[in-house]
Amino acid sequence: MPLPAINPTKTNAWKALEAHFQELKDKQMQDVFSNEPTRAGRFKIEWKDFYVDYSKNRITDKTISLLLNLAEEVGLKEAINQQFSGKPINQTEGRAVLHTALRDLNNLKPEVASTLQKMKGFSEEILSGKHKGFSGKPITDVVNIGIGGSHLGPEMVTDALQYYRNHLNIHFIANIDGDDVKEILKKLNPETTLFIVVSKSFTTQETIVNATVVRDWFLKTTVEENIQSHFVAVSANIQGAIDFGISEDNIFPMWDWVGGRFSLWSSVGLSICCAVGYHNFEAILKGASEMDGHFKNEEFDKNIPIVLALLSIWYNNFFKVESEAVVAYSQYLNKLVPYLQQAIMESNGKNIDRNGDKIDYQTGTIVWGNVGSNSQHAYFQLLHQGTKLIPTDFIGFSKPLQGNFKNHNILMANYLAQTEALWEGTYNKEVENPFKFFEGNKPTNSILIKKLTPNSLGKLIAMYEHKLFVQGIIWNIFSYDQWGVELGKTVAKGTLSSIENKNASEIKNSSTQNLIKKLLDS
Ligand SMILES: O=P(O)(O)OC[C@H]1O[C@](O)(CO)[C@@H](O)[C@@H]1O
Repeated sequence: MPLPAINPTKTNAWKALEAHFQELKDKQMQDVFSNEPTRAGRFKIEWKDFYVDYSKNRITDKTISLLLNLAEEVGLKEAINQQFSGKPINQTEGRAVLHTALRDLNNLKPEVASTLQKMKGFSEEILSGKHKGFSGKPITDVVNIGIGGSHLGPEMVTDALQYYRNHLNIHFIANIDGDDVKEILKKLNPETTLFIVVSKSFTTQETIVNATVVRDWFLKTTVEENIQSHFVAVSANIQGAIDFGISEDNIFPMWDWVGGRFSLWSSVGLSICCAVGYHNFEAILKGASEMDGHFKNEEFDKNIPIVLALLSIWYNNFFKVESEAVVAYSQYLNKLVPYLQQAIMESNGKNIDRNGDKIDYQTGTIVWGNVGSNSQHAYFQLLHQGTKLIPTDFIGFSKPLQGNFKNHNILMANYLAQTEALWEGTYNKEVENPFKFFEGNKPTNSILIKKLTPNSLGKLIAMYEHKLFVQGIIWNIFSYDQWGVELGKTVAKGTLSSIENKNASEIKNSSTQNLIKKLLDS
């Protein structure tokens, strides 16, 4: 059965939300906290080590109930069931979407279980020093060569879990920028470095070219046979990896039902296993699986990903905001936003609905941000006094990892103060001059988590995965394909051939043609 394909704007709930929006759109809502003593207790969800306060939003009980009606009317429950039961909901590619099956630890598919065992065994050999480089020395450095989903997840997680890291140095080669490749290679000794070539398709230009550059660099020091102890691959294209020169034993499989941007839970997470040990990788999977259970089974009004998705729809489609910020008050999460940008924008940046028709409402939130408190000294001015409304997720942790409570108290005081300042502004206060006036009324969600652990990180990532899925269902789009990135790849073939042949005559667009000439001239 295909996914329900309902135009959300034609639902009764949408129409009711439009009327309701007229009541709220210009309303300063600061008074709600004094008028409704139970507000903070009503608009919050407490689940395990997560406390999500969404009371500082421009909503009433009616807003939430209409948004919940919308979720019912578009068939969200049915869509969730279809995803978890492995129906081919990635319809434009004819594939199931089962990244959740990679972390369903009590019910693993046999091929997933055996791959996890292989990852465990391999990472333990690397970590214990049993696996030796060609000159007999243990591995000191691991390099993940991959891009997009084959890079952003592993890099974000290894950074986020820095506290749980062991002695291995982990590097990432993603960009086709040869200067970057060179800078990374400068730090490495071929005798003690392991390269993990990560590409689901094993055809991605950047990854294959970079892996070839790295292999050539490696072979300047040693002979071809030694590739086997220094290069492994993660791919769904086993033959592609074999053709590259990696032996079948050194290939960690993945499957077409795992999308690239949802693949850190698969063997794409091999560099994570090396960085933090398999037991911590398993804890990440367990955390994500707990969030899966919450998402699948909890009532919609107490369901964190669903409530966050509905709030986002409220701002995107009624207030017509175009972007959302995510600010984590933890330096460890400094790679979270780039990771979320791929997950959310590659998934929901679509303008054709599930019936194949052009969409005339907003989809695909622009996600941006950085860590707090740094962000306060950068772009927060615009959040407070700019002309745009930018709903923001504030992520914070109750406990620091290194025991520095003095700093942590200041960090969290800022985390709390910002949502309050954004909401309250200078409402009902005398200000000296108009420049010191703060309108307030700025929506935020506070996601307060006990501690940054592999488990809570798994939950947090899965929370955003499910949020984007819910939004895609409501927007009536296919979230799990990414045809939009293909066109650029095709055009790049033409521009590359012009550059290599030093001849731009085949290029139709005169601006591009001139640019190529200029590039070749200099
Ligand atoms: O793992 P692969 O096949 O090299 O693909 C890398 C990335 O390229 C994309 O297909 C498109 O940019 C992403 O979705 C994917 O994560």
